Amino acid sequence: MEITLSNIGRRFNREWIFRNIDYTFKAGEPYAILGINGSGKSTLLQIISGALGQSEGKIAYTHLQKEIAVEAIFAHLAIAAPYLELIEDFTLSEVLDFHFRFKKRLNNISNPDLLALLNMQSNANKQLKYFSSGMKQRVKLALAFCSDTAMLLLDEPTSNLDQQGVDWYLDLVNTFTKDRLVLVCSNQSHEYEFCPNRLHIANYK
Ligand SMILES: Nc1ncnc2c1ncn2[C@@H]1O[C@H](COP(=O)(O)OP(=O)(O)OP(=O)(O)O)[C@@H](O)[C@H]1O
Repeated sequence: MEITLSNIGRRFNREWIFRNIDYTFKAGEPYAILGINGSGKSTLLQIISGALGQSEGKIAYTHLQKEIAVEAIFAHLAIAAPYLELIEDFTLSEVLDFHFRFKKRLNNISNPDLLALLNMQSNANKQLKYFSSGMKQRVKLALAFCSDTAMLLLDEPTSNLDQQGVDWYLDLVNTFTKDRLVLVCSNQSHEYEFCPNRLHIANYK
């Protein structure tokens, strides 16, 4: 998977959030998208995911030597972000079943293996609305990391996680990101220290 941004800019009403982003993301090496609160990290991630249009410029996706239209890119990505909510009335088992009706399981990981990965075997039949914020964040991360997609998009991946949760997230990074294109939006160094490539939104104001 390769994504090329050419002269990408986005404005809301008359305010430009960023402009003139020329950048290429390639699978295999993780990338961090960095900037202060409100700088436009999530906006850029949503443009890359195809959920939001850019105001100017072009974005091109190539996977296995084939160009992919932005309308079809959702099939190639998994995303965990604070603004993407889980279905709270579902039990954890139902959330897993529902998610994997739409995404392929990475390495055919089973529900029992996912519950073990989450250390939530005893919560399998509990509705998500009774989960703590940190537990929900772990579920979001497990679903994204364990989906068999070429692209893995993570926005503030350790929000609501305690130190144990942060270590668990870093274990997921080591185990489930091989050969994938990983993008992390963050302003906390422990979330993106493993990313050698860094795009600073402040450079595109
Ligand atoms: N739908 C919208 N309409 C108008 N302005 C918006 C909209 N969405 C985002 N913005 C503005 O765009 C700017 C960038 O927001 P964005 O959420 O991308 O920042 P961020 O870097 O992800 O912030 P944070 O670190 O707080 O998550 C902010 O000034 C925000 O108010």
